[in-house]
Amino acid sequence: MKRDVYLNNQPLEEALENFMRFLSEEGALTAGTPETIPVEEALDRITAGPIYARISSPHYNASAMDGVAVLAAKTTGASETSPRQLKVDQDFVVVDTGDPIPPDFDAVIMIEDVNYPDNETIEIMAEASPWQHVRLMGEDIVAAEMILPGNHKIKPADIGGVLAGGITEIAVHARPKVALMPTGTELVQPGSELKPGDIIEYNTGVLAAMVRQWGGIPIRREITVDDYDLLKKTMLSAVEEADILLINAGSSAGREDFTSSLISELGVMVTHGVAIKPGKPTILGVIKGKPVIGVPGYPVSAILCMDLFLKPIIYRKQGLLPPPVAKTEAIVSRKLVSPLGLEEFVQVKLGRVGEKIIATPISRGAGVIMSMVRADGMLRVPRTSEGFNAAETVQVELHRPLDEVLETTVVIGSHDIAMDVRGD
Ligand SMILES: Nc1nc2c(c(=O)[nH]1)N[C@H]1C(S)=C(S)[C@@H](COP(=O)(O)OP(=O)(O)OC[C@H]3O[C@@H](n4cnc5c(N)ncnc54)[C@H](O)[C@@H]3O)O[C@H]1N2
Ligand code: MOO
Repeated sequence: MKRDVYLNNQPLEEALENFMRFLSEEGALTAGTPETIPVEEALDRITAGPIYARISSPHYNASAMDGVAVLAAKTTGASETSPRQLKVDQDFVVVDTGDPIPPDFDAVIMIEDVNYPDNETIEIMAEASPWQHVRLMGEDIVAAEMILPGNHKIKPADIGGVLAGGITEIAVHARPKVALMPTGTELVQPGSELKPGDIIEYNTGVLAAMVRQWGGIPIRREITVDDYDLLKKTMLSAVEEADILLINAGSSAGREDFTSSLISELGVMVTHGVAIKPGKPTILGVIKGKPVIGVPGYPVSAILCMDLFLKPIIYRKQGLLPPPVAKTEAIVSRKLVSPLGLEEFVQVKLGRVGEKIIATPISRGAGVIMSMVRADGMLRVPRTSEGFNAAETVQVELHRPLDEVLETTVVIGSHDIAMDVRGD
C-alpha cells in the first residue's frame, strides 16, 4: 500500500473557513429532519422553528389573591371613616387565588382587608380600583404569540412557557449522529490484560463525551485494526449510519496511517495538515455529503482537534453557533518558547497571587492526557510569535469557571503527591 506523506501546513483560520465553506456548499451543515418530542423531554434540545401559543395564559380573568371579587364601581368612597357594607352574591363573591372572576365583577379585595359583620355581609374600608388583584386573560401569554424563536436551546423555564401556551409536543432539530472509529492494531479495550506495545483505547470515551456535551449522539464503533480494506469497509458503513464520521488516529504519515488516502478514495479530502500544535496531522474531508474528520491519535491533539473542528459543525447542524468561550487575562509565570509558523495551544494552571492571575504552563506533550485533566485553561501562541516572556500578559481560554479556579493555591515546583492528597 502506498505510504501517504502528504501533509500541508494550512493556517487554522484558513483551514476552518475553507472546510466550513466546503461543507456548506455540499449541504453538509444543514440540520437533519426535525423530530417531534414531548415538551417535557425537550431540555437542551434546539427548536426547529418558532413556537406559537395555542391559547392565552391565563385563558380567563383570574383572581391573583384569596379574597372577594367585587365590582370596583360599587366600592367608590369606602374608607376607614366610611366603611362600605357589601352583600354576598349581589355585591361580592368569595374567590381563591386562580379562580375565574365571575361576569359583572372586575376587582379582588384580599381576605385580610375584609371584615365579616355576618354570614351574608362584608365590610371594606378602602376602595378597590378596577382590575386590582386580577390576572387578566393573556397577562402572561397571548394566543398566537411567539413563545420561543427557532434555533433556540430550551432551558427549564421555556418548558413551562410552552406548556402554558397549550403546546405539549414540539419540533426540535435532530441531534447529529457522530460515528467514532478508533483505529490501530495496538489498541486494546480498557480493562484488558496489557502486554508491551498495547495501548488502552480511551480516546473514544473522551470523544463520545465531547459529542454528547455539544448535543450530538455518539455512535461508538469497535476498534478497527490498521488494514486498508477493513478500514474502508468500516468507514463506508459508519458514514451510512451517521451524519458525521470521526476516524481517530492514523492521521499522520506513518506506514499504517491510511486515513487520508481512504478519505480521498471515498470522497474529497479538503485539508491534511493544519498549522497548529498539537493537532497538526488533522484531516478534514467529506464522504457522501457527510463531514469526516481524521482526528490525530494523541489525546491532547484529539481533544483540541474536536474543539476546533467538530464543535462548530455539530452546533451548525443544530442551527446554532458555538457559545463564546469565557476568557481571562493572566500573567505567564515563566518564559514560554514556541515554534514560529505553528499556532500553539498550551494548557495552563491558573491561580491568584495578590491581585494578579498567574498562568503556569503544563506539560506540552500531545500524549499527556493528564495535562488536560489538570488544566484550568489554555492559551494560544499565534503562528507569528515565538512565545511569551515571563510576566507577559496573555488571554487564557477557561476550561472551568474563574471563581472555582481562583480558589486554587498556586504552588510552583516539582509535582508532589502529598500536595494532591492535601488539596483533595
Ligand atoms: N513523520 C511524521 N510523524 C508524525 C507527525 C508528522 O507530522 N510527521 N506528526 C506527529 C503528530 S504531531 C501526531 S499528533 C501523531 C498523530 O498520529 P496518528 O493520528 O497517525 O496516530 P497514531 O500514530 O495512530 O497514534 C499516535 C498515538 O496516539 C495514541 N492513541 C491513538 N489512538 C488512541 C486511542 N483510541 N486511545 C488512546 N490513545 C490513542 C497512542 O499513544 C498512539 O501511540 O503523529 C506524529 N507523527
Ligand atoms: O500535532 Mo501532534 O498533534 O503535536 O501531537
